[in-house]
Amino acid sequence: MIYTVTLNPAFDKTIYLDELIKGHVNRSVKSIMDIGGKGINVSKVIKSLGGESIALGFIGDENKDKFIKCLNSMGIKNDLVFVAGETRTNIKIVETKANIYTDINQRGFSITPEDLEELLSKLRSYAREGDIFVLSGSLPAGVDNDVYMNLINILKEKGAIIILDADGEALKNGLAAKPDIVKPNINELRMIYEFDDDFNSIVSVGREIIKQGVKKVIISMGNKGAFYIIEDEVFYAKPQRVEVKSTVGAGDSMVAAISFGISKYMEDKEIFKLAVSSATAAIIEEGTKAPSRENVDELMKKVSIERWM
Ligand SMILES: Nc1ncnc2c1ncn2[C@@H]1O[C@H](COP(=O)(O)OP(=O)(O)O)[C@@H](O)[C@H]1O
Ligand SMILES: O=P(O)(O)OC[C@H]1O[C@](O)(COP(=O)(O)O)[C@@H](O)[C@@H]1O
Repeated sequence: MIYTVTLNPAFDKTIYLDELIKGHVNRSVKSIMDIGGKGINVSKVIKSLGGESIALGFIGDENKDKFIKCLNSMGIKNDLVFVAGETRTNIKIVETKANIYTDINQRGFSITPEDLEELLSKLRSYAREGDIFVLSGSLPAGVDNDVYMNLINILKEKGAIIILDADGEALKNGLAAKPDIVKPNINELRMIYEFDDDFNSIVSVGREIIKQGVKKVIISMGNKGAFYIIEDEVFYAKPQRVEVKSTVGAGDSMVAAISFGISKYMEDKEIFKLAVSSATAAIIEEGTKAPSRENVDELMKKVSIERWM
């Protein structure tokens, strides 16, 4: 089974404007509300690809009904820990004239030690050898930045496969516990490593992470494509040209495709093709909508993957 763990879920409100003029009253052209947060998006995309997952993590007591209703209507199994307060709303601004995408992500609710213990005991009781756990997103207040490290240690003891998608100290500490797979974007990588802009320097950082004991590293680079780095092979995927409606959730779609691909015992190169196609299919959807399987399959036929080394 694939489990997604979202410590800090969110409602994503995507606001479309011609242009954002700072310090002025701006009128939106339209706005869209979706449930999101990194792990939740991963569960949405797994569903769309034809897979199953169970969404774990926290949810704010005050507005949980709307969130869980959405998950249920999408057919996504969930077992979330209810915490005091409200699940955050993140604002995504799309300026359509110049194709500028701006995210304003809020901090979110606060977690108590009891909340965390409740989640840990759920994880301990679910995890079985060979299960896939996706740990992703920012940390709510009240959670130490070594939380992913602790979760990885617990889940590894159970023999689970772990995919980590985090940033800053949470990623740095998480890497120390050697998750099986990590998917940093270029900015997340820059928060913890210094490197030049050229592709070889980026690949070197990925290979350094592999040397530290991580099995697969996917470095996503937005409109510059992505690298898939495994022990002795590196693949590069060129970005696919599409009409971009919202870049939110592109990375989560990659993570979803990777976990889905592993659960179906797909070959590495096929997994990477699916990951890039899923991410591209996500950016042609408005708001934080999961890509359609049909679009993913169409893009799979055209995706160009080359061996980098
Ligand atoms: N503007 C774009 N044009 C083409 N492909 C894109 C674009 N933005 C993202 N992608 C695809 O989605 C993948 C993930 O996007 P990225 O922005 O790096 O992730 P994240 O959402 O984690 O920041 C990229 O590696 C690329 O394949
Ligand atoms: O937990 P964080 O880092 O604040 O990110 C949460 C945001 O990330 C998203 O999951 C999108 O992530 P990606 O664009 O990186 O795939 C949004 O749905 C959500 O608002």
